[in-house]
Amino acid sequence: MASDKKDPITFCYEQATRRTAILANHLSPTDPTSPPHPLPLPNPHPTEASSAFDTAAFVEPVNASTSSQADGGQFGKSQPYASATGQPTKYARIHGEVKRTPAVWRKAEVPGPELEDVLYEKAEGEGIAKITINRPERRNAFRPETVKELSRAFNEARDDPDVGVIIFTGQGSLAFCSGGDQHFRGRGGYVGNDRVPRLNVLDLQVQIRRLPKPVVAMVAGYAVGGGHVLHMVCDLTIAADNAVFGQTGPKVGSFDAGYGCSIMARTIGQKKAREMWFLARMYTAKEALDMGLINTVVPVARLEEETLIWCREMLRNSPMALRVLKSSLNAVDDGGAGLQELGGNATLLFYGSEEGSEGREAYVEGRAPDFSKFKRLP
Ligand SMILES: CC(C)(COP(=O)(O)OP(=O)(O)OC[C@H]1O[C@@H](n2cnc3c(N)ncnc32)[C@H](O)[C@@H]1OP(=O)(O)O)[C@@H](O)C(=O)NCCC(=O)NCCSC(=O)c1cc(O)c2ccccc2c1O
Repeated sequence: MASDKKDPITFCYEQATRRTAILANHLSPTDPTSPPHPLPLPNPHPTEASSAFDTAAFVEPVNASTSSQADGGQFGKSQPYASATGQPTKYARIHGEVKRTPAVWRKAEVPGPELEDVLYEKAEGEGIAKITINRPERRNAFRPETVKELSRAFNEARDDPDVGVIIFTGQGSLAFCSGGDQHFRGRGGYVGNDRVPRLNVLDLQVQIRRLPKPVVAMVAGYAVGGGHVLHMVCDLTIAADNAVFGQTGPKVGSFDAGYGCSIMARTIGQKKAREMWFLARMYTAKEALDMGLINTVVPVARLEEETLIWCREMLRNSPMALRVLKSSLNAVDDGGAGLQELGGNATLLFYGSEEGSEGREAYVEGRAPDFSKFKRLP
């Protein structure tokens, strides 16, 4: 059609812009303060909106070879605003780019005794909490006290209305977590200061699974044994390129036949899950990405930067939408407990409605509720 024909100048400009965008995408530095690309092109239509965005900072439509998922994030590209036209979408223009600056972490209080094995921090001015297993000399293996402290920290993050997303990680770059500390393992479980044997990490898994805010595992180094299950119960996993994943249970006389099996099989499929458990091999970050066990891989030096970008993107979105989605994604596998979680969110929303309030107000005022004003929608 004639209307589809473009004048030669516009055509050449668009071609050049697209190619420059691709080039810029490959060259652009990770330093957030650097300009998005080195080759600015003049705009042939200067009257068109000059947005805060540089066209060339946008890339080709996402496809298998340009998405951060496909390249394992190795190019450090987060592409939340893929565009079908090569031009920034209206959403991208309105919202701007997600900032890449480091977080300013502040130690935050967790009620009760001082934490020994765990660090609890919050990012200044942002709704992000960070919970860190701090036993690097044991590759962040957990003992019963570690798990108790983790549980307290997760509770605090859950209850804090300023926290919207939680990062779960291990201290140092050698391990996220190497599972239960074998030095504390007795016949009935892991034995803590009270001499009682426990498998209390199972309660922690449930706590993370049901926590109504996204929990992001930030994994450098080993995530093995019970530490591997912990990253699996998190909502997302951002891995460093030195990350190693695996179950060691059958090698050390243990297994997690609960979430350790069910969530794994749901995530990577039955065949891979059986391979992972029966052979107890270790897998690289790239292999883990290929089997859908994790969300992205970045160079270890960029691990926190990338994790923060994902967190900040989620924080832009509706907290209630994320909450209901998490419970819904859980419900499909969690049976009655999953439905209870999802149903609780329906009640929460209903309590906030006029119809729900009418019932409460009528009771308190000692009158019959008038539900007639509420439409029975199709
Ligand atoms: C993680 C490793 C592959 C790292 O190897 P690397 O060679 O880099 O380091 P070292 O092996 O030298 O370790 C350094 C240092 O840390 C100690 N350490 C590491 N992991 C543990 C651990 N899990 N427990 C105790 N100590 C650990 C190690 O001894 C070294 O200390 P030194 O003093 O000797 O210098 C490698 O370390 C490794 O394979 N670790 C063991 C991984 C493992 O088997 N974990 C336990 C799996 S079972 C489990 O986690 C589990 C827990 C539960 O609570 C369950 C509950 C319910 C059901 C199932 C459960 C379950 O399966």
